[in-house]
Amino acid sequence: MRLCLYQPEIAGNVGAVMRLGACMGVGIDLIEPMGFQWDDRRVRRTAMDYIDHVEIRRHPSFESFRGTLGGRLVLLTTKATTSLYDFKFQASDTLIFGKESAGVPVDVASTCDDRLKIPIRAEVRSFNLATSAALALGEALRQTRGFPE
Ligand SMILES: C[S@@+](CC[C@H](N)C(=O)[O-])C[C@H]1O[C@@H](n2cnc3c(N)ncnc32)[C@H](O)[C@@H]1O
Repeated sequence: MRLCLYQPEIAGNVGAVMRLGACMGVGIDLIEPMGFQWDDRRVRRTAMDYIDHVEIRRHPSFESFRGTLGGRLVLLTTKATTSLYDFKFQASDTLIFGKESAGVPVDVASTCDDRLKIPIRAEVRSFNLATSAALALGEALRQTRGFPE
């Protein structure tokens, strides 16, 4: 299992997802460009020393990232019709999340193997990026028995 962030814009969200990856033993793919400098202090402030316990791969484009994948690419998007909780995850899946302002472009969404939503109330629009990553990863690891011992 891996997590991928598509062109994230907010350094604190990336730091929070890096900390999530460190805690769960899950690597992180970051697709550039990002909305901040990689050495932005806000990344380290959120990730703290957990930053040294997570494997990070940075990719210059979605296309170069896509070419590295062996398993399925599973998109989390508010526009999906399939619920995360009706989906059968595999340990080799990579979960990809869109940018904070606009998600992922249509061409990126269409190249993903599956598209899933996390059910939310009709009155609201979406979760925070890091919150959605935690919810989706939690369910994926639960199903695949991938939690750390
Ligand atoms: C702040 S949201 C982006 C909202 C953006 N306006 C959109 O329509 O995609 C950032 C990312 O978190 C994930 N996300 C947030 N809420 C979600 C939900 N209810 N279901 C699935 N993914 C969600 C998606 O990957 C989304 O691209």
